[in-house]
Formats: sequence, C-alpha cells, structure tokens
Amino acid sequence: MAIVAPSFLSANFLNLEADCKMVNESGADWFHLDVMDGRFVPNITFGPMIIEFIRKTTTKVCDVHLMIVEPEKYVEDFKKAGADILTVHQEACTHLHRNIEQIKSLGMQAGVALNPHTPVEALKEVLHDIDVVLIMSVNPGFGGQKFIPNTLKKISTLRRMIDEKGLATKIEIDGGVTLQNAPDIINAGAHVLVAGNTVFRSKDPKDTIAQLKKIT
Ligand SMILES: O=C(CO)[C@H](O)[C@H](O)COP(=O)(O)O
Repeated sequence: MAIVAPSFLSANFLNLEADCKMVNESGADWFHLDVMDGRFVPNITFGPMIIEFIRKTTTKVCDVHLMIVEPEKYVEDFKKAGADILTVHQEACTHLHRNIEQIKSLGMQAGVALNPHTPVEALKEVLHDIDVVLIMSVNPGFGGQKFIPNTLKKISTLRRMIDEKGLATKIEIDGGVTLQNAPDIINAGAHVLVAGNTVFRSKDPKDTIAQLKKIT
C-alpha cells in the first residue's frame, strides 16, 4: 500500500485546524509540510512556528520539506518544532553528508530532495545514509503544477540502486500527483505519494486519500 502524505501547501490557511482534523481522521500516513524561503524557490510559506502548532494536532508523521538555502542553520529549530522527517535539497547543500549527519544526530529521519534536473546518481555515495529520497516531479515552489513524465525513469533507476544495495530507503514523489498517474508512480517503484491539490481541492478529500492509499 502507498504511503500517502497530503501536502498542506494546498490547505485552507484560514481554517488550518479543520484541514488538520480532516487529515487526522483520514487514512493518510504523513503530514507533508513545505517550508519555502523565497531564495531557493520563488515562493515563501511558513517556518517552525506554524509547524509547532500543526504538530500539536497530530500523532502522524510530520514530514518537513525544506526548500531553503543554508538549511543547516534551522535544523535544530525544526527538531524543536516536532519534525519527524527533515528533508533538505541536494542542490542547497554544499556539505550534504554533514547535513544528513546533523539531522540524524538530533533523532530525526533524514530526507534528501532532488530537483527535476538533478540525476538520482548524485546521491550514490550517500544513499545508505538517507531514510527518504524525495524526487520533485515539478519544479519546486508551487502546488497545482503538471507532473514531469521523465520522473518515472528517475524513480525506477533509484529503486534499482536501493534494491541492489539492500537498503530500506523510501522514495517519495512530490508534485502533480493525481489519481490517474499515481498507479504508474507506484509501479515505477515509489513508496510515498505527496498530494496537495489532488487531496485538498477534491470534493471528498478523505475519499481521495483512501483511493490513493489503495494503490499497490
Ligand atoms: O513541494 C511542493 C511544491 O514545491 C508541493 O508539496 C507540491 O507542489 C504538492 O502540490 P501538488 O500535489 O498540488 O502538485
């Protein structure tokens, strides 16, 4: 069964509590929380303070995706806010190995995200240290974009690398995930589906989550 992570980027920030409640009552596994700084990506969202409030509403896994430069400056803040998985971008980290160690030393799972142009081979030397690889299937910054088809090839290459090494690293796909393309994404070897608009803009978000969960 797919791990489903609704992306709160598409939630109603005027009534965030209601959306937290909906996701808590649904079959979703993770809360996906997108932090953007207006520098690494052309958009600004929220930081540790909002995540701390969201954390208080849930016992589900808080999956925090940092789309920021110099993430090492804020790793402790996100730990204090309650992140379970903290994901940094490969493209934002000059010392990626050090960043991964920093996240793990604080007791969080370490994720590394790749932009659409970055080959999965860029993680070859650190793959055994990573808990989650997040493959961006759109250019990061905004919800509601179209899935980039080349992502499917990246997923199957990465899945082969993980399986050959006998690792338990999870592959998470973020951007443009729909009920229509999710079966292909899972068939290619992904474990985690991040879905923003598909969940929060649907008529029945809980049912949409249930349908995504059923994909094997
Ligand atoms: O990281 C992100 C954007 O940078 C979001 O998580 C992503 O866009 C999800 O939204 P949608 O499912 O609507 O594409």
